Amino acid sequence: MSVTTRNQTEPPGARAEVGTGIEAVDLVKSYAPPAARGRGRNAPPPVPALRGVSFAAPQGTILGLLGPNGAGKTTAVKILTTLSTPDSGTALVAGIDVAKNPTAVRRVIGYVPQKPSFDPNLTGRENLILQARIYGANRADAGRDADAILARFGLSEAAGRITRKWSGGMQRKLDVAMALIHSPKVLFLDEPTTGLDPEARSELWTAIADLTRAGDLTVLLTTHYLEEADRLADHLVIVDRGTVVASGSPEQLKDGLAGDTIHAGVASPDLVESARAALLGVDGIDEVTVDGTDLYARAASASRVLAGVVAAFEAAGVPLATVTAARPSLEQVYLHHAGRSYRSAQEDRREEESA
Ligand SMILES: Nc1ncnc2c1ncn2[C@@H]1O[C@H](COP(=O)(O)OP(=O)(O)OP(=O)(O)O)[C@@H](O)[C@H]1O
Repeated sequence: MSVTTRNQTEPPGARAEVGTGIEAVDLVKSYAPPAARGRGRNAPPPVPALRGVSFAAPQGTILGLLGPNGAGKTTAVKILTTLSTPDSGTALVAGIDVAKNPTAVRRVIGYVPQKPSFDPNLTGRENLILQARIYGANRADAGRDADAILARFGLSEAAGRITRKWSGGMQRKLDVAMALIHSPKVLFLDEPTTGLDPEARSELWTAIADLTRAGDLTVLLTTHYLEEADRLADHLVIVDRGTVVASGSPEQLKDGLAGDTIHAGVASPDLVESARAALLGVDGIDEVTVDGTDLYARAASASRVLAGVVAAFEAAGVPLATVTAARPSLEQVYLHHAGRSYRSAQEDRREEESA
């Protein structure tokens, strides 16, 4: 596979300024290998999850941590929420060092893990009251706060029903509401819309987008959905195999890729090299990335080169299975920086997991 030059839009080690909601500097974390697989010389090496990851989010913004499965997103969130410690590196949440003062950090954060955290046998209101009481609210305040947050998330009507009977989308909103009941300064959402249908996902996106509009809440959202990251994040950090491959606002990242992408597909791997040579021979194409039997070329203007691409394939005797042109999207940003398409990164991961 040929890999395009990596060109980060921001130095990942850039220090944050005053008013920072989250700051992670050079986080490194490996997990012990599964004990059963071997000991001594035959023991497998540790599993690297983060290999020096840095990012920062100004207070009152949404930071998106985007990456395929296994990229290291949950590990970063676990460190920032004090559930795990890094092997090295530092992390500040609302200005507090997570390693030096984890108790203070826990007081100012809300955390929505991937798995639901509410009691399915209680009503929505009961769950929220219980949560508020855990954080020290008296009975009256807990009831008032629960009602206010139920209304804010459009859950007032369902408030008195057992949550086990709620829809997936409503349950997910309740998870977020519970994490917000004590008015945290920083909210962590770990893949909040995984498993939701498109309608419920879109509704939750609106609710999340509204969160930071009202005040100075900082949100860190992990996701493997490109569209979710594009729509919600003020600032995006793209991670792959435990490293930051690019960061910036979604617009900055897309604008950083001037021009268009031409996607040319061939039917079999033995045609790829000739296809690559054909593409590189077209006037106006200056960069080609290969991902399996898909080739992606960058050009200042697709309309000027498309006819040339078709002619070059014909002249080389390489049948084109597909050819399309597209404006830069986060898919192209990922491809450009990680050297493989987002789809194939997800597939690689699934294969690693089943091996
Ligand atoms: N408790 C653990 N023990 C061993 N390895 C782990 C553990 N947790 C995570 N890993 C490994 O660390 C790497 C990063 O995992 P992590 O869960 O942080 O990624 P992720 O980007 O959140 O992925 P996902 O979207 O699947 O949750 C992966 O290779 C994963 O298999």
